Amino acid sequence: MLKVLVSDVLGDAGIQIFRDHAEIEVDVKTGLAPEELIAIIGEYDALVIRSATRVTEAVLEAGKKLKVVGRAGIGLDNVDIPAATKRGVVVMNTPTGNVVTTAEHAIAMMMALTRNIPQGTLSLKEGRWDKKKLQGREVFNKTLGVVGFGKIGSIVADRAKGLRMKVVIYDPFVTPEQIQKSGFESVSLDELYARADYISVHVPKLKETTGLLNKAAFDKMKDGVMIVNCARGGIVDEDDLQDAIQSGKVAGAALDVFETEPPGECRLLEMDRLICTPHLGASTREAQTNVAVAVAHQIIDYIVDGTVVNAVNVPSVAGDLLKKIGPYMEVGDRMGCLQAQLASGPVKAVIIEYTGDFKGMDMAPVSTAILKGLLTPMVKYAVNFVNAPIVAKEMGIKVTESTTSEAEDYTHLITLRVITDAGENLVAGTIIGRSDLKVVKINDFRLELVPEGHILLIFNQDQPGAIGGIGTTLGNHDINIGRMQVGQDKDGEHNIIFLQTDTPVPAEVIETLRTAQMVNSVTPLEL
Ligand SMILES: NC(=O)C1=CN([C@@H]2O[C@H](COP(=O)(O)OP(=O)(O)OC[C@H]3O[C@@H](n4cnc5c(N)ncnc54)[C@H](O)[C@@H]3O)[C@@H](O)[C@H]2O)C=CC1
Ligand SMILES: O=C(O)CCC(=O)C(=O)O
Repeated sequence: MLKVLVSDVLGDAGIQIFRDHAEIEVDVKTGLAPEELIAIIGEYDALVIRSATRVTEAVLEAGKKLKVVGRAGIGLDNVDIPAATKRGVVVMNTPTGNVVTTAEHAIAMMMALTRNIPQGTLSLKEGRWDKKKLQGREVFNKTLGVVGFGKIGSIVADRAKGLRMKVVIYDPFVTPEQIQKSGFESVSLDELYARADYISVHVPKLKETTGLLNKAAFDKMKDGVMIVNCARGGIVDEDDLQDAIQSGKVAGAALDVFETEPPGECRLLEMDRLICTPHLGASTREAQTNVAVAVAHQIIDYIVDGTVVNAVNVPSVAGDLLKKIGPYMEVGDRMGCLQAQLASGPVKAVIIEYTGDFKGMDMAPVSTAILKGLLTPMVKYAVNFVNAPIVAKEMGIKVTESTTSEAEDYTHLITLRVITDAGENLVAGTIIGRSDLKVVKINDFRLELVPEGHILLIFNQDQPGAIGGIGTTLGNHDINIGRMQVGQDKDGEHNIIFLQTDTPVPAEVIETLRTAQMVNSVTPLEL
């Protein structure tokens, strides 16, 4: 039997799907303390969560049998995704089941805020008739600034259009043409701040979006702006928001989400001009049924059949295809990462060639893995299998793929050319045996490099003593060489040396090597 642990409240329809499956045994244990979860997670093949459970590195480490973490909902900021990927645990969410519900909540919050509905309710319940004090505003003809034009932001924009609001959008990853095609105006963030009467944020919580709405941002906004956050706590800085409400710069804010949940005692909550809900954005019967059913099917598809759907750390491919192309995805990712470190200047084009017996294999996930590997070191935000092609497009990188069955030296060969203003680099890779990753060509040099760990890429003159000198310098600094690969160019005058070291090579040692005789260049690589 495959064991599934549901550690947050999940819609009954989802639990029933697990119960009805002959190969699944499901336990529902909500409200576990972190140490309680760590103590039991070792028994389970799958973990189903919403926003309360924190899936930390320690939880993943204890989850020796764990294959998948499924989020009944969207936000995955409570899951340590890199730690999961490192351990081969698939992380999936249900990206569409609650988006209408959450967008409706954002609109409801905006209306409640602008018409003082919570304050009016409270005043009546406390025996007051605060009619004059609680005069509101119309939203008709006002400008709504939507930050993040993804699934939820785009629905909010659409619903606001129905309220006859003017809507301006800021989303650096969606082209202005796409935004215009949907009937909205694409603006810069500063312009949005300058024009909006209401601002609603719908971005994921990332390093770049944490504190996005802070003092500096409030200073650029219109006096009397109203803020809605139904995305994630901390995207709007709570201390700065409090100051901005206090000063009157911000006329009011509606928060569904908090930096710490529950927020406990905090001065922000005591402010009259702040209305709030306890992370209710996705809490409708419809949405909870949608996400519970979706996550149950997705988990079963994966642990029973190996089919991956809606994963954020591996592409969505059927289990049998994943088995075949998994190693090629891995080598593609490393080749991309290697190219990123070889490239100088912005990448203009990427050419991917699959040569050999790739018949019947859909190589699109491998191309995505290549882009993910290439773009990850180049951009500040997280690139994953879902957004890699979009990020490449946004960066203006032209991606071309081709497949030919005429194998040369290897039965399967992936060749990756990356073109920048400085020229072109070529890296070719393959799989030896079932899953040994090898880079077999870099520009004119043939080699068999295992693309992993700390590597020094050295170009030198092919003369006696050149390699010995490099070894001695590293030895003098107590750096152990794990593996070494030497390639020779066509005319035999230059070498390319790949030194894999047990520890990273400090910058001063690299400088010493760069000035050594017969060494042309030294580039440290991390793969
Ligand atoms: N309150 C609640 O109960 C719920 C909250 N959420 C949250 O809502 C948010 C939006 O979710 P979705 O629309 O499904 O996500 P999505 O991934 O469909 O859209 C996010 C959009 O933000 C954009 N973006 C990323 N970084 C940006 C930046 N720095 N500036 C402007 N735009 C940026 C992306 O390009 C994308 O278009 C997430 O934070 C999610 O966790 C989702 C469901 C329920
Ligand atoms: O599960 C919930 O109630 C919260 C939903 C949410 O925040 C999400 O899906 O990102």
